[in-house]
Amino acid sequence: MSERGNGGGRRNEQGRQRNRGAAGERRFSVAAPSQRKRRADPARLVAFEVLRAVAEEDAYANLVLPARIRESRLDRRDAAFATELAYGALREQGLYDAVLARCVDRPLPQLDGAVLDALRLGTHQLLSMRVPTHAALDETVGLARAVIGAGPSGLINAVLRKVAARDRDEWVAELLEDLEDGVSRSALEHSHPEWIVRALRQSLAAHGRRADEIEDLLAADNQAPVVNLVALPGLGSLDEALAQGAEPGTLVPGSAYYAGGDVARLESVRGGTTRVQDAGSQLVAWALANAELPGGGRDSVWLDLCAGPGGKAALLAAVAARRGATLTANEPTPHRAELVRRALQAVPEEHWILTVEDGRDYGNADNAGRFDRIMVDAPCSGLGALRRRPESRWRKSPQDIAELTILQGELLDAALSALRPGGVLAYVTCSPHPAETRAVVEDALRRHPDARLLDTGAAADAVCLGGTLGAAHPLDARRPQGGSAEPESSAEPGNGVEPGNTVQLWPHVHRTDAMFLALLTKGAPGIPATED
Ligand SMILES: C[S@@+](CC[C@H](N)C(=O)[O-])C[C@H]1O[C@@H](n2cnc3c(N)ncnc32)[C@H](O)[C@@H]1O
Repeated sequence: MSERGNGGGRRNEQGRQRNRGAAGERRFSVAAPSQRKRRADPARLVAFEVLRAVAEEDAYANLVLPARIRESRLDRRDAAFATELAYGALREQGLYDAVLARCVDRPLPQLDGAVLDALRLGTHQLLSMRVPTHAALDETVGLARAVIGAGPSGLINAVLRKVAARDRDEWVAELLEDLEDGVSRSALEHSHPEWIVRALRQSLAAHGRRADEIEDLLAADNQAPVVNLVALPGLGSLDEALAQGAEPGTLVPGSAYYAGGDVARLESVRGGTTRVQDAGSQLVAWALANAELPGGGRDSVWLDLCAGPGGKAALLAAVAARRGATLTANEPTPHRAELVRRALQAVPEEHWILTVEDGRDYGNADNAGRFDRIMVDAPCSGLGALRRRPESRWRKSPQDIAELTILQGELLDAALSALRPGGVLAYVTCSPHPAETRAVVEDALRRHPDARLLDTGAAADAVCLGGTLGAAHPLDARRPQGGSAEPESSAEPGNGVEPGNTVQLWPHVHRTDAMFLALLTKGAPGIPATED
């Protein structure tokens, strides 16, 4: 959004503020001068603009918000307020729209989008922030008057007064009265689409957890994640962050939790040797890097098949550099490949190669059996990272998952072909959905009789602080080693069966994104690796 309303737009020669976008189109109608009593509060204006960009331009709030905060020169306190307001209003849109539907005399889709967004912002302040009622009302009406117009500001005033008549708990209790089904109730209370509640419940069960953890999981999705830092091994240090109040990480070595605001203030972050990365992502990268190679032998040719924007590639390349190995980081989307290049810049350049290809092309004969370690961090629905992208839950659909599983299977096929016998492959998603996790691995094991699942739980436990994650779960599709798929009933211990398992992390348990990890190898156990 190039232009703001009266809260900060440029002034023309008459001293009036212009309200036109770059192309000259009117962005928001402006109130008559007599009705423009004041400027919009800058923090609320930023939050409003973020909601508008999300709705009108399909923008990602986590990308738009920092830019708008910088452009508006918000101080730290206002930046925190704008962040909480924008992210909260987006996350809780489902609940707030249900409340608003009771307070507006027409169906919500008939409201102007800008009016609805202003109402959501007001509702978040009234029901979920410690903003005094009069301030939430006055400031939201002031914002609306400044950037939408006097007419809508009257409607907004009237509706928010009705919202303010009850507190959040009272509203939830009233709305729940009409709902009997458990999924609908959880969806309303925790503001998730119903299909996602069902999918996450199914995911918990599929990964060996209790279905009633769903309430904690949904609640965790609504908590803003603490910023996790990683110091690239051999290159970075957490000293500066720790000196500025960061807490040492509790899940993986070399990590820290940083609650001190804008990380770009840290020199080590600006230099690229310390990076922001979820601890779950760090853990799966370490699990791949440190997993014992079942075939022993060469360990110098590594591949990250789906590398953009480069978080895991940077960590893997730093470890590779320390061990004299080289990481090929592949990303098919040019602008994301550029992000990978930047992420890798801190690592000595002789230890990484960037390719810009469809990962499925790595399944061709030229690459057959070429790599010792492969990361397949597959494109996925992101259902495990909802807390990070506040608007994303409202944009996804079950259809996305159906389409993604086909690509995930094809990428895993290509990677298994490119893996050398006795090497290790990590299949990773930031989704716990069984169709994207266990089913993709089970199907691949059926298609590749020479592939088998490793003890992923043990590999993950070996790299975590505290020794055990409690996150491993056996995979149902066990097969005789090196043989073709067999029914599960023949998978008896001591019957030549490989007891592989997978790992699923959870926001409400591990304080990470819900990352899934399966480590695979191919070839019979003990197969000697070819030395180049
Ligand atoms: C989950 S993200 C990877 C995150 C990355 N590993 C990191 O830690 O920063 C998945 C990536 O796969 C890429 N991708 C999509 N289709 C692909 C394909 N056909 N081959 C390889 N990568 C693909 C996406 O562009 C996206 O960058």
